[in-house]
Amino acid sequence: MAELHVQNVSKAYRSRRMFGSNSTVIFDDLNVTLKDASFVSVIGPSGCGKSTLLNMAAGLEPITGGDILVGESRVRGPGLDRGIVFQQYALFPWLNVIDNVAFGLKSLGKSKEERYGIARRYLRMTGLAEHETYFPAHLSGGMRQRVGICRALAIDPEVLLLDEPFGALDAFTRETMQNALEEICAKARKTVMFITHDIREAVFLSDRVIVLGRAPGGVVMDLPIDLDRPRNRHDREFAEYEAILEKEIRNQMPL
Ligand SMILES: Nc1ncnc2c1ncn2[C@@H]1O[C@H](COP(=O)(O)OP(=O)(O)OP(=O)(O)O)[C@@H](O)[C@H]1O
Repeated sequence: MAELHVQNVSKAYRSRRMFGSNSTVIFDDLNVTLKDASFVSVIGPSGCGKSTLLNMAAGLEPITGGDILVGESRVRGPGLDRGIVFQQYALFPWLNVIDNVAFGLKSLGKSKEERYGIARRYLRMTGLAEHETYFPAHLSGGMRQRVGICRALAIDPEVLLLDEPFGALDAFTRETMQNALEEICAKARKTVMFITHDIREAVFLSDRVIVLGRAPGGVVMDLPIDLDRPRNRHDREFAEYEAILEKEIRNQMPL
């Protein structure tokens, strides 16, 4: 567990043009803090910089200014203190389920027995124990995504960064995965940044939902979701949170 601090971060992308180069500012002074073991969703209109924020926190995208800290240490690149899950599962097709999950543990110097022990713990947690010898090509989308989540958790990162992990799944599988993720996060107590387009998903899973405005808008709403867990998607109060967020996101849509 650790806090994630995004402090006074600016980000501009340079694009080459026929006559010189141009710079697009995505963030000019972004400040976000994720408290220990909190689940924070980031939502907002297309192009507002959600993936950019996650990639900067992952150390995959350089920041133009400011600081990103995990606990006390400054993010300088990818690291084992952060587990990442993308919408596209990014599993190694030539490795079976257990070897995919155990992969990152090799660099932590764990023996094969330890690696498999840890991997099996997460596979059991996500209902995949029976499938450890399967290859990714023989799994459904939801199963592949569970393997991706297991792999991110197996290295026991301080922070989990998820970029629309359920975006490619059908509605039913998506709800099942949301329920599973909620359970996993309650057990594993990780600090989570979760990017989504789906307001219901955000309200169901999050302690807080951050809305980003049209770039370079930064944070336009920071809404704590004060509902008991597990949450009922059909509650009146649940619907009220959905309505608040929907209104704010509509305000941020290009005219
Ligand atoms: N490598 C890059 N080079 C130049 N511009 C980029 C690059 N990556 C993203 N951008 C631009 O930065 C802006 C934010 O992109 P980003 O992918 O972070 O948005 P997003 O909120 O995740 O969008 P979506 O909801 O559509 O996935 C967009 O205008 C995009 O075109």
